[in-house]
Amino acid sequence: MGGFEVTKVGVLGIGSMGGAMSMLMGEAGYEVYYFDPSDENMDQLEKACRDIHLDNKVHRTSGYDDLCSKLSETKVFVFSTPHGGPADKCVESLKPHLIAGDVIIDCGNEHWENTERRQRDLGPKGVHYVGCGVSGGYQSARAGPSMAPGGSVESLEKVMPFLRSIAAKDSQGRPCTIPVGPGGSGHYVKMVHNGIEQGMMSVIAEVWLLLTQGLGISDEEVSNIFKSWNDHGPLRECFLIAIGVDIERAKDEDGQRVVSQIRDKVVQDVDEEEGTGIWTCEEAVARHVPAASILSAHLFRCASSDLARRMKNRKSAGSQKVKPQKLSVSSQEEFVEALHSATYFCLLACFAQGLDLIRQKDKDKDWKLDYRNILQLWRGGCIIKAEHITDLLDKMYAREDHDLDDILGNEEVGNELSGNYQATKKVVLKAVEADLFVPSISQTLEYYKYETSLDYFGAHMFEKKNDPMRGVEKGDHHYEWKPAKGKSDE
Ligand SMILES: NC(=O)C1=CN([C@@H]2O[C@H](COP(=O)(O)OP(=O)(O)OC[C@H]3O[C@@H](n4cnc5c(N)ncnc54)[C@H](OP(=O)(O)O)[C@@H]3O)[C@@H](O)[C@H]2O)C=CC1
Ligand SMILES: O=C(CO)[C@H](O)[C@H](O)COP(=O)(O)O
Repeated sequence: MGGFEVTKVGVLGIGSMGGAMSMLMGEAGYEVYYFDPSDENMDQLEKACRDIHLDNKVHRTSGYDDLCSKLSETKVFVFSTPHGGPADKCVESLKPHLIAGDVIIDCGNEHWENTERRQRDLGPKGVHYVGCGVSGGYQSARAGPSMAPGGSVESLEKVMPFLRSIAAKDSQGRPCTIPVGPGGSGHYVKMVHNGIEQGMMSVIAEVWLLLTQGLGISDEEVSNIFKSWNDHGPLRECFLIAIGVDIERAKDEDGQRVVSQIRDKVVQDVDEEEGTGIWTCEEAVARHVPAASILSAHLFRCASSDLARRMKNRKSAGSQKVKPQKLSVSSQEEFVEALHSATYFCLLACFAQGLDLIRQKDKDKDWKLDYRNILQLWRGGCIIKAEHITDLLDKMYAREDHDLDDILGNEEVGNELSGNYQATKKVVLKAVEADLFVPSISQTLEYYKYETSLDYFGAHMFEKKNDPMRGVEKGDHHYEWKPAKGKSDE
């Protein structure tokens, strides 16, 4: 798209992400004009910019009209608002000011169908609406996040130079942003990123419990274990393991460990602030993708939200209530190594499930996504960064005859999972014996078992074992196990 250069950006929503991205864009040389209904947020950003002498680049405005009056003739907006209603409100408020050629880059975690609805609304007016999933929390928003933009070819051509200038860079300096594909594909891929993230987080939290409560290892020592996993081996350069090190070490001003003071309670799914985990699960079910680790992690999070209810249920369980025990293992060192293998097994399975889901949607929508490009999004600045796993998957996709529709059907992944299966099984057996929680680890084990099993039972119509092997199609055979009978048959 020759001749289009971004110089000024209007930011709507300057909470933790939008505020940090405004500063990032100011530092990258853009003139930034922001608006947020919260005066407190505006005061905070104004002060933060003043403190680091960015106030000549990042400017407060008094509302939509004022903000639009400050932008270039072709206006570029970045949204960083909650999904749904707030982003709709932004679109409606901007509408009187929008002209053909203007660009909106929605950096919230929006539902891809809302993105496509807005594209259908604004596209005919020549306004570009790019659904751009952003990852990495406010730390990456400040330093350079992973950015997954989706929209028309023309819209993406317009925004890519701008996005490349602010996105995270991978270890080789390549930007962690690529034009994902048409419609809501950018937001869809980001949604699945968050689904994979939920699976990974649950697995790591379960492993943490086995190390601390199960083996009685101190938080300090667990931080050293996580550090060694992150430094080399199959969990090398894995962001969630790396922050596990920091979390285990963090102490408050009284010298108390922060992690030991935190309740096991996560509410953002249940109060619907966070939509991406729910939508990933809904999509997995709707597209018939057995994303067992991700779904199980999500259900665990839902249960965690209501601690009061769990306490009440515990009371009603009477004297036989479940009580987690210490793990009974012959060698602590060997068991920690089994946990290392099991963590890898489960994290790799989370990626396989997420990529299978994206692929299924890609086929249904005919998005024609490039999967090596998608991996590039996840190489830096995002929560699911896991260098060894991304390298492995990239090698798989690079092989010409790889199976695009079934990640487990590729030997690169198949060999890694089968090689770590026994260790994962050992972890699950020991954890079950000790009544310790392993919902995602155990579901990953089951997922691998049934996804590589040959002994499925066909309901209603079935195939016989000596029929020719075929895809997801009904079998030709029926057996009348129990004939249907009405009153008059008796
Ligand atoms: N936090 C994170 O780690 C990540 C968040 N995201 C996504 O980024 C988006 C922003 O997240 P985050 O910064 O954490 O959320 P915050 O709640 O901190 O910030 C959102 C801001 O948008 C403002 N807002 C609401 N409606 C409007 C409007 N009509 N016009 C302008 N501003 C408006 C809110 O104001 P008010 O408070 O007054 O309503 C609030 O200040 C969300 O979609 C989130 O899912 C993506 C990646 C990571
Ligand atoms: O979008 C994100 C990352 O890209 C955030 O990590 C996600 O919103 C946070 O999830 P959680 O609900 O676990 O706090």
